[in-house]
Amino acid sequence: MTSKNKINEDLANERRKCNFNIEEVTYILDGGKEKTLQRKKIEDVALNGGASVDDIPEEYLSARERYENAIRKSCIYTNIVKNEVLEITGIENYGSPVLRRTGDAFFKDISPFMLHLGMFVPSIIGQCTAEQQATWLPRALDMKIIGAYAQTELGHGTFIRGLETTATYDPETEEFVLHSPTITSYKWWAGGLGRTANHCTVVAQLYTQGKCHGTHLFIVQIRDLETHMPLPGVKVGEIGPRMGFNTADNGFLGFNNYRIPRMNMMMKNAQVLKDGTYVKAARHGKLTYGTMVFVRVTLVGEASFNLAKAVTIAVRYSAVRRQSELRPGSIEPQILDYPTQQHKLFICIATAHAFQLTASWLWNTFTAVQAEMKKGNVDTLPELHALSSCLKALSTSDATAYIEQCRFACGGHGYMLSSNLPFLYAFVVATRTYEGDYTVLLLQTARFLVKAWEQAESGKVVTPTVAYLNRHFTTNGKMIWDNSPEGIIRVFQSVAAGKISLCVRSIRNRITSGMDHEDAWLMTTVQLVNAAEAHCRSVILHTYWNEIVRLTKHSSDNVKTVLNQLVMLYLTYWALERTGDLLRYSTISENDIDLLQRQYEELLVKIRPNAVGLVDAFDIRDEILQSTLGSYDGRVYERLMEEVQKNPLNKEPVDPSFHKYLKPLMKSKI
Ligand SMILES: CCCCCCCCCC/C=C\CCCCCC(=O)SCCNC(=O)CCNC(=O)[C@H](O)C(C)(C)COP(=O)(O)OP(=O)(O)OC[C@H]1O[C@@H](n2cnc3c(N)ncnc32)[C@H](O)[C@@H]1OP(=O)(O)O
Ligand SMILES: Cc1cc2nc3c(=O)[nH]c(=O)nc-3n(C[C@H](O)[C@H](O)[C@H](O)COP(=O)(O)OP(=O)(O)OC[C@H]3O[C@@H](n4cnc5c(N)ncnc54)[C@H](O)[C@@H]3O)c2cc1C
Repeated sequence: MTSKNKINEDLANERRKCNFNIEEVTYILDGGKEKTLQRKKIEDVALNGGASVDDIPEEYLSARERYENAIRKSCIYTNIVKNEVLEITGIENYGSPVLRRTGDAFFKDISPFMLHLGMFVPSIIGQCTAEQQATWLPRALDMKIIGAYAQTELGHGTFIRGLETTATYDPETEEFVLHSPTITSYKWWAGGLGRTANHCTVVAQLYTQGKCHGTHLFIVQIRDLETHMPLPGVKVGEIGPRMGFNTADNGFLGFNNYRIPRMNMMMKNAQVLKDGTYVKAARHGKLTYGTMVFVRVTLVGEASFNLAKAVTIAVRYSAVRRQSELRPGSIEPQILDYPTQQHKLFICIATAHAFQLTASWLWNTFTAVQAEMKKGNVDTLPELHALSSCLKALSTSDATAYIEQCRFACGGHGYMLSSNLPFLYAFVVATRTYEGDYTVLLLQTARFLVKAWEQAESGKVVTPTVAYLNRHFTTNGKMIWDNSPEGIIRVFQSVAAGKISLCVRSIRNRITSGMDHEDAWLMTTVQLVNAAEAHCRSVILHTYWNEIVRLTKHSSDNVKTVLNQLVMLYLTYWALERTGDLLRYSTISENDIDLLQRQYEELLVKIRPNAVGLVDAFDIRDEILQSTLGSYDGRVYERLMEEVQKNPLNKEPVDPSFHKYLKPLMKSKI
């Protein structure tokens, strides 16, 4: 074995200690053995040509070079996908999470094509008629046209109804006239729009026959396909440096009475006929928001995957890193042996599991709702919207906090860009804002919860995710504390019910004392966000536990044990985080809290020997991790030194600035 492929001895020891079958856990997380094998096959095809094709790491490049390099790699990756991977997966899997995952081997930051695949293509699939899909989809999938999703404007992101771009129908020419009437109506932020896209989905206020019908979606060509020049009437560019996303060429876009054919309105849910007659969406007023719901659903899996990457890096590094001494003269311990380090990291492993299983469950819910909607039934849409909103909010917010925790857990080296942790953080922190801000989405869930509360109060049976509200009206007093998993989940549901109840009471009291409904709601929004968070927490706890029980039914004993330890750690961790709520809404005592604390500390000890095995089970290839600290072989210090060799600043022993500036300064007299 050469030193290049030698495994660090501490990491090798950790793997010898691991007492469960790692592959079995990988299969569970991937959704079955077949899916794992398929993923591995795709990764082999996509990555074996050597994915990270950068001679100089992208962080050393200028903005121009970085963008060009990102386009170069996007094209390499797209060709691999088109020519080799889709042979295995079929075209319908173009945007699958596996391809998303494999793509990370090519980019530390973001591919300028991400929004094309993540939102432009889904908007064609979700918002176009079959005839329109036949026109646009094959060209988009084949990258003959490249798109972005331009919804947000300088003046409005959250409040979609406030968007100002107009699309006015002209029956004479059977065209829509797109116009940006104010500076605040300029589209702002759309990924891939600034330099890359030649088309985009534009969200604009639809006017026809002198009447505004609210926001609708349009497919708009913005650049010439041969010259890539912006078309007359289109003003487009890049918005400038930002925190992360620097290779995504986020753009701005304005229109000056720019005409597009009538059939470029996405007409699955509402139509404008040739004569200008508006035909309203028959089924539900918010179906034009469908692409956002789809992306929110996928973002829960994104949160899980990125957290899995961060904790893989931090746990492997913590097994390799030795620091301090416990007793004078004793060998320095691996930092993973410190309970405080375990406290930082094991919750991240458990959270990645919780989010992965919740993401799969949410995806199944999403596809079931889609199937119902195809039959014309939209009854389950409000629950899906409430669920996808709060799960997107919480998973992205928790993942952000825990990825930062993983970075802190790596000390100084966690700040190195080559660790990949700063990139992961910058990518994930944005997910808390884009596709619906954290607070705004929790308030959407709160609307649903208050309505569900009112239904339960009037004796109606409510939908499964809020069924605990029916129980709330049949039990008296505080929920009896019970330290079993089911008991902890029940208490969390009682906390949610209690908080929703307080919100309803506050709103009613405020109305009774003279406020109108809007003000009463507004004054209660701090509590409403809190209640929605509690509801979502209970959904995650419940789903994680249920899924582990279901998925480990036929697992080997050791896999069952370690996955149970993790889910118990998760439940105990959150119980301890929320002792205030538990004291308020359940019969938990001081003594019970002491027991919970002890249980938590014992779980850290039990999980410790399997920690490296657990992160190995995420099965994230080194090319995808792209981390000096987290590679499978644990050659942390060697990789940090190798990376230094790539630093252009080290190319010459003396920097030209010495002669230009430093030396004159040193020679100058005071
Ligand atoms: C290589 C392979 C790649 C594969 C790709 C996979 C990658 C995946 C990862 C990343 C992918 C993409 C990256 C994405 C980048 C970012 C892109 C963006 O950010 S795009 C812009 C997103 N913008 C937003 O999310 C805006 C947020 N705002 C809103 O959603 C809405 O305005 C609002 C919901 C906050 C309010 O809307 P409004 O119309 O004002 O509605 P009301 O509040 O009045 O509610 C009325 C009523 O409607 C219900 N409602 C609202 N929204 C929905 C919905 N979506 N579905 C169903 N129902 C909805 C709401 O609950 C109310 O109901 P009531 O019954 O009246 O209570
Ligand atoms: C990296 C990145 C990529 C993006 N990509 C795209 C893209 O491809 N396409 C696209 O169209 N957009 C994109 N966006 C825009 C993104 O969707 C919006 O920024 C996001 O939806 C938040 O809207 P906003 O910026 O208007 O925030 P604001 O709504 O102005 O939020 C500012 C503050 O106000 C609060 N607030 C706002 N409304 C309310 C309310 N009703 N109640 C209580 N509090 C409220 C928020 O909680 C927040 O604290 C991107 C953004 C980022 C950061």
